[in-house]
Amino acid sequence: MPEMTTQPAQADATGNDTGAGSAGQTSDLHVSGFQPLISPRELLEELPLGERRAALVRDSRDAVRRVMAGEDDRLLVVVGPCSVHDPAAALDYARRLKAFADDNRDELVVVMRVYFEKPRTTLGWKGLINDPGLDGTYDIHRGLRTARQLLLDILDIGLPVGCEFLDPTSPQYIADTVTWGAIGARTTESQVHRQLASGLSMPVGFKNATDGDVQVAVDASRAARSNHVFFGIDDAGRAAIVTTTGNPDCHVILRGGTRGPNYGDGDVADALKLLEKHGLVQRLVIDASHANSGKDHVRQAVVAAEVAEQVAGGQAGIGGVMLESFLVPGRQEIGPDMTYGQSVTDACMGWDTTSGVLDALADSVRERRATAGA
Ligand SMILES: O=C[C@H](O)[C@H](O)COP(=O)(O)O
Ligand SMILES: C=C(OP(=O)(O)O)C(=O)O
Repeated sequence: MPEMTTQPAQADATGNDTGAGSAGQTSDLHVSGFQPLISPRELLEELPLGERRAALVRDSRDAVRRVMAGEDDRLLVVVGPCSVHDPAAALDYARRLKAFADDNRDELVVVMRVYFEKPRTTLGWKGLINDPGLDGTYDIHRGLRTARQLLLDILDIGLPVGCEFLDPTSPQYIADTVTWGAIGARTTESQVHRQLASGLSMPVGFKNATDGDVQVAVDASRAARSNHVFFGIDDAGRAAIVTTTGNPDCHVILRGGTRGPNYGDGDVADALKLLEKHGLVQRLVIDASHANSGKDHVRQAVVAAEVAEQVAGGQAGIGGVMLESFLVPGRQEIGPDMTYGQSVTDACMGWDTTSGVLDALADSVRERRATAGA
């Protein structure tokens, strides 16, 4: 695949090529180049999923679907770094998490958060696919290959993965490996992302809006259940009209907002009522991070403990919990001499705190069962 950069086409009002910068040009005024991109099919052939990994993806998607439909009383736990910037550290984390997931498989469905695309409030590093060098070189081909290889390696460890889908084109390159997908707070209201979710093959969670509005996430779940026709690309990378049949496995994620956190029992009850009003399954995921923790990784453990209390008390509407966690607590700026296993985006809980939180969540499921059986 040639890595040639081409200039945007230049044409005058009669359609004649006039060369870059001519008067009369009305499009691509702020575009400085196009590069051919590897097609999804080429990447999937280069790094195939294979039947053994596909079986894990299928089985774990079904487990998540059953949990979020209320057919399985375990708790979905989506846990891992805010973003992946170092595949070696992500694999190190995955090995630890796998051992924990196995020990608690009767209580928890553990999905590793493996996020490659970061929606920024204003500007910042946009994730490993966009800029794998973390240095503004934007080697997207390397990013796609590194991301896909890491997803395959984590599946080889035996852990299912969860990703946020941000770019409407990128899922074609990785979605076959993904068990659970998220649409973020900044894009839940976007029709483009709702359409995208309507065609995804895995359960998808929609975050509430950054201002805390839960209705947009309910609306998104409803919209994504429906069929849609929209612009996209096919597996050969050609521009295509995409027709979807709708994704029945969508749910809401409470992540708090500018008005404050929304993980308390009153907030959960309100959100469940909203789901009921719209004929949706009364089951949701609570994100212990973001505006629910005020982005304070120490607070995350407190939030998770309060959520565990609700579960233990018999709240059947809580189907899952999201945690931002990495090997080393906190966060760091991108630069020379970075700390191994520490987040470069939002601050994360360290592994020691995480294992305690996961233990408490597993206990809460046992207590919920006891409460339900009493
Ligand atoms: O989870 C990640 C961040 O909260 C999100 O990408 C926004 O980050 P920013 O406000 O630092 O840009
Ligand atoms: C960006 C994220 O969250 P939110 O959309 O809730 O800000 C995230 O989970 O990485």
